Amino acid sequence: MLDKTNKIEEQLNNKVLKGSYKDIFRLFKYMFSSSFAACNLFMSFLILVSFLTPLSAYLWKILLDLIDNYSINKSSIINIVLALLGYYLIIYITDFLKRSTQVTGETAERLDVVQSNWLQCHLNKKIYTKLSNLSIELMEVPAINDMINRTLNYVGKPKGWGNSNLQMSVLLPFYNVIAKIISIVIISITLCVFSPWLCFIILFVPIPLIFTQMKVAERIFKVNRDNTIHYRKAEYYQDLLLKNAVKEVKTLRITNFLYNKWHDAVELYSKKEMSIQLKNQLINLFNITLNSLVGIFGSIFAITLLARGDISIGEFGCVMALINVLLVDTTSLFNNIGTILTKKLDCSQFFELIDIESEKAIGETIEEIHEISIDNISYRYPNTKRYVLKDVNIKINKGETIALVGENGAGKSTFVKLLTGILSPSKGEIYINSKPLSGCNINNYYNETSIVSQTPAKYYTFTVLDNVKMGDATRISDDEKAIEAIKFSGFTKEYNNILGKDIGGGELSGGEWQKISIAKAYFKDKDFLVLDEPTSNLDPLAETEIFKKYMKMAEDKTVFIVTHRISLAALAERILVFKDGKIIEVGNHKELIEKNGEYARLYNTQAKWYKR
Ligand SMILES: Nc1ncnc2c1ncn2[C@@H]1O[C@H](COP(=O)(O)OP(=O)(O)OP(=O)(O)O)[C@@H](O)[C@H]1O
Repeated sequence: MLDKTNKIEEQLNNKVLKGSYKDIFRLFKYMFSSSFAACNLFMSFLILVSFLTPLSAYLWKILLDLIDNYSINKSSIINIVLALLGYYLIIYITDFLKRSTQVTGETAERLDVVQSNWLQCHLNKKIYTKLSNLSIELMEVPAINDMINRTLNYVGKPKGWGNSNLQMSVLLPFYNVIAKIISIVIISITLCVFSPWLCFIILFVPIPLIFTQMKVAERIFKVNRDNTIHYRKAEYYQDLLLKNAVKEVKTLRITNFLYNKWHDAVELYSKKEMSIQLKNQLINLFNITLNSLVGIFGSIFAITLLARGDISIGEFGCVMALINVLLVDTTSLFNNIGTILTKKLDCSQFFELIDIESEKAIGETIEEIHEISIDNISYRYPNTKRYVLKDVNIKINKGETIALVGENGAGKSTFVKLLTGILSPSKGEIYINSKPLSGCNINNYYNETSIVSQTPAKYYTFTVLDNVKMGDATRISDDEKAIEAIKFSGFTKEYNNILGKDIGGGELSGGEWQKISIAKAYFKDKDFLVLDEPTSNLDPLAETEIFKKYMKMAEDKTVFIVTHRISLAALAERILVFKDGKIIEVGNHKELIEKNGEYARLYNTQAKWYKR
């Protein structure tokens, strides 16, 4: 089905994630630039360790040779003490740097955790900015939520003390590769002086580790991606049981039913994870065996050199120390390279979200909305086939009050989303002052409209006053106007208390939240006002009172109101009656009653209830 919605679908669906090595470097650069100071500090520590380790082995050689020579009175005790002090000073500094940087060490001493926090701030800022620049329409598609979840899980730091997946799998391995290469080059040159063969065995035998490591990580990636849907389901059931529906679940006695659903989801991903872990253990055994064999061969080689008198006892000590370090470093280098290479899919997955085209805030600006012309628009939600709006035409002039009525699912909310630029038509065009909306600066258009939705956003941890001022971020310090708006909405409680039960603040009723939403729209004070069932949570008295105020506020504004209460719709100048995605009747209350069509049917049905 080719229409304008297709573009959105293409952005989300048509990618088979292949993964690219380029993305690994891109992500590393992205992270490095996100937290430049922290990344540099951390990497400097690791590089310093690479220099200090061979230096300590060299001092160890000097010390052993001095001790060996002492028995034949060739060296002084002062030199031995100095070499010993120097050796321990280097060990002391190395130990400090290692404990600060090695992820296998005690977490409490690690600098990477601190770095993780800095990195987190910078990366999250980039992701939040990206999300705020995506078209709102994308948020209607479940696939985007999966993508956002995956990216945030990958980048996100675990709650409390710890590192993010991203940091563990890309950033730290990258640092390690750089540091280990430096260390290996220095040690190899030193060992080559004693025996090039020794160097060769230790350097190249562990190469298969790269491949085994890649195999392990590829399997884990696939399982994680396949399991995303099960993780989400399990989390959703858990939220129902613990947060969102906890009271209703208790009264309906459906705890076991939901628990079983949660358990099924957990079982599905646990089985897959367990099977992967068993396979990975075999690979682990192979890696350890290979490592031990290389260590044994290296040591036998060094002992042979000593026995043949090719090296001194000090040199033997130095060689043994270097063999161990080289063994650890090469294994670590190959492991880290393996880890990085296997992360190409994860890295590409990160860019799946980052690379989605941002909505461009360009185009003509709209200073004032004089006329809106809806020209033959149809709409279907991305990834669905059915058009929920079909060939809708209507022209609206400034200052009109228009009510939208119709049964559930008729398409009223979708229509106002199109009207406010939240969605864009699959077919047809909306013209604002005769200019196509698709060519206008959408952010500017959002600025010119006020929306009161059925489910207003609730900003906890803020006061009521703050909530109202968020209606227009450009006037965030205008307390006077915000208080006036609160009064207008009929909200009578204290407006300076923090909201949010979870943080020890207050809570409001549904109707009170709706009044805040009304206050927000009043505070924003725009000429184009869209009210999507703005009074559905209000009691009848408050509803009538608020509606009268709306009418007063709407005197010189263009107002769209979606409502199921025909008595309210009757007050509008024009009423649009929706059915199955089409506007089937247009007129004022009197005209439509006389017509005796769908509107009259809705009106009479409601009237009957009141007359009982
Ligand atoms: N995000 C979405 N993805 C897919 N379909 C959707 C989405 N949102 C709404 N729909 C479908 O679009 C149709 C029109 O929904 P809409 O919310 O516009 O109706 P409405 O007239 O406002 O209904 P109500 O009076 O119940 O609020 C419905 O069939 C609904 O299932």
